[in-house]
Amino acid sequence: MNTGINVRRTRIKVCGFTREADLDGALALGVDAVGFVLYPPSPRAVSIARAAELARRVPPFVCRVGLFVNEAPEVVEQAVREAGLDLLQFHGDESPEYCERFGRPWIKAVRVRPETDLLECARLYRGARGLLLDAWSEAWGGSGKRFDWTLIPADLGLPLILSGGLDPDNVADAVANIRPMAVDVSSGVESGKGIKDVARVAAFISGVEHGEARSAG
Ligand SMILES: O=C(O)c1ccccc1N[C@@H]1O[C@H](COP(=O)(O)O)[C@@H](O)[C@H]1O
Repeated sequence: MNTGINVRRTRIKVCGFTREADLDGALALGVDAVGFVLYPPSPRAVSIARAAELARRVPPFVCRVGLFVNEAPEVVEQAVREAGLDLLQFHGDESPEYCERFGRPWIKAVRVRPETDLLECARLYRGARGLLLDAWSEAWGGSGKRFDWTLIPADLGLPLILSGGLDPDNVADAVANIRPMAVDVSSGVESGKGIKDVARVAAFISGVEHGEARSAG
């Protein structure tokens, strides 16, 4: 299994919440982690104050993830302080030293293209709680694009979080074939940028479960 650790089931993160109703709906469906995009150019961006407001709705044992792209350290520190983030997701060109400096658990996103050396990335970011693999895009992320999953090494050496263009129709294949520790989705469960469609979140969860059943059978 391409995880680095044993997990009971594939964890599910939904990223890019901007509205209470969407967040409450996803939480009621039992997602494991919810992401707030603290990257101002994103159409899903929320302010630190808004992330804090939304994060207060999240019950214990569900992970609140803050997503940053090449952000000034003072801003990350302020977000950690004010929004009660459990995990930091660095989606830019951040160095391992930068990622470590906040004293919080973190994951590192890598935008994958054929020339990406994923084993070297995993070695470089070995302090991460996991490596998040996303499709290459100029826009850093949230593109809804998939990448070639055959580029993923059989054993990455770090827990693998698969993302990039996942949706209710393709996530079963992803889980059955790649067996990631977790999947992360944004565009694939939206009806508009930053507007989550709770019915699509439910279909996505069901897709994950189907993929698990196929890989177990
Ligand atoms: O969601 C965004 O707007 C975003 C902006 C900048 C960097 C990352 C972003 N989102 C992350 O991108 C991946 C893939 O998203 P998608 O499912 O393909 O839309 C995911 O990890 C999001 O957390």
